[in-house]
Amino acid sequence: MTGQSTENGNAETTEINEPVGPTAPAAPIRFPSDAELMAGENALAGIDLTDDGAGGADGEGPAGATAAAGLSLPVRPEGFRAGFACLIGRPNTGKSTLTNALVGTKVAIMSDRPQTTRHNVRGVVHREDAQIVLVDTPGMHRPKTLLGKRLNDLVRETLTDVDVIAFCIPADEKIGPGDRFIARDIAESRAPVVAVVTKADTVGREALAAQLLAVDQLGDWADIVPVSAARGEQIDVLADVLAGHLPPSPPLYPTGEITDEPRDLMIAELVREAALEGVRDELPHSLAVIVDEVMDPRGTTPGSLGPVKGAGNRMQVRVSLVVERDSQKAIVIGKGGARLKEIGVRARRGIEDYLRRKIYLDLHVRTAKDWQSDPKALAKLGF
Ligand SMILES: Nc1nc2c(ncn2[C@@H]2O[C@H](COP(=O)(O)OP(=O)(O)OP(=O)(O)O)[C@@H](O)[C@H]2O)c(=O)[nH]1
Repeated sequence: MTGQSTENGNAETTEINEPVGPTAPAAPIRFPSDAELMAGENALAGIDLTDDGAGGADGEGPAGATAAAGLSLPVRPEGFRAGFACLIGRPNTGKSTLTNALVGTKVAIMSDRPQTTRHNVRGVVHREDAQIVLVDTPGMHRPKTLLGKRLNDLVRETLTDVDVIAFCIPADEKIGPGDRFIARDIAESRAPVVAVVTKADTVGREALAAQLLAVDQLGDWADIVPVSAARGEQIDVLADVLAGHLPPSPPLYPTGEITDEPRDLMIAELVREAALEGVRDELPHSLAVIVDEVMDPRGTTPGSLGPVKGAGNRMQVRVSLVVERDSQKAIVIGKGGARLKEIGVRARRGIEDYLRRKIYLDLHVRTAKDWQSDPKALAKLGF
């Protein structure tokens, strides 16, 4: 059974004693060449910090060879690099948006609320010289519930297994205890860490320069890269830098593969995104989505409840929305079922786009009290 959930409570962290002392030599800050800079009002342009050239940090240039397209696992072109990169950072720091910008398609749920990414969502960045397998993680934070703790464990597990870590810190927020908590944690990791100053479009040049310096003081980074995923600025530079930290390796994924996230997780994310639309304040983080069944009438599904009358040849998708309280159930369902209907329409559109075929979507709302702190309920939901 597939399930997902969110962290309860907000992202506020209790004050943690640090701080990190002044660090050794500044990490190279990666800026685009003049040609790459976008015209017009660009916060990234014109900052007086010089670049030593975009590209791999270890001095080995890209081979310029082309990954053999069309083969299931292409042969390794000369100088090719491939490996795993993990985006980490406080909630709401732009990790999902950046993943999508790097991969070039929507793979992770986006939200203006913290804590919406609960799974390691992978996207594969295909380049001529490298293949970067991106692992997007849940926001790291001080755990308040059992779920929070398990999410952190998940992040740590991920960190032991990647080739490079991209630590996301937004340009428009002062570095706080949450960032320091993560900085300290990742200092122990084997992998090189690239500090990424996200949302660079939200501040002016001076503020961006100040943030870059503050980030530099925060830890020992292999590189520092300011980006704006919203405007698509510096995304290639970041991909260059990340690729430079990957080991020489043949491609790990067939060319063209965008995400290997299981289909059901993606369906659950789309339903969840639709369910939160417009009621994020009332339903903050107590909503879990479980895909109970996906049935293709053209094939046979063992244990299936059977085809739904009138669904025709459409794929049948049964999903449960699980909330903690009856009052939340009422919010999800709405007057006379109006909201649930809206959720269904929105979610169905998203799922049909994703599956590229018509579906029949069946949504159920149930209450499971305090599931976020109940180990049995969590296990049922897939945590
Ligand atoms: N202006 C601007 N906004 C951005 C940028 N990147 C992300 N955002 C916004 O910041 C908010 C959070 O972005 P997400 O990508 O969901 O952040 P996240 O770190 O994945 O969040 P969690 O899933 O909660 O960990 C959203 O409202 C985005 O639209 C950017 O480059 N510029």
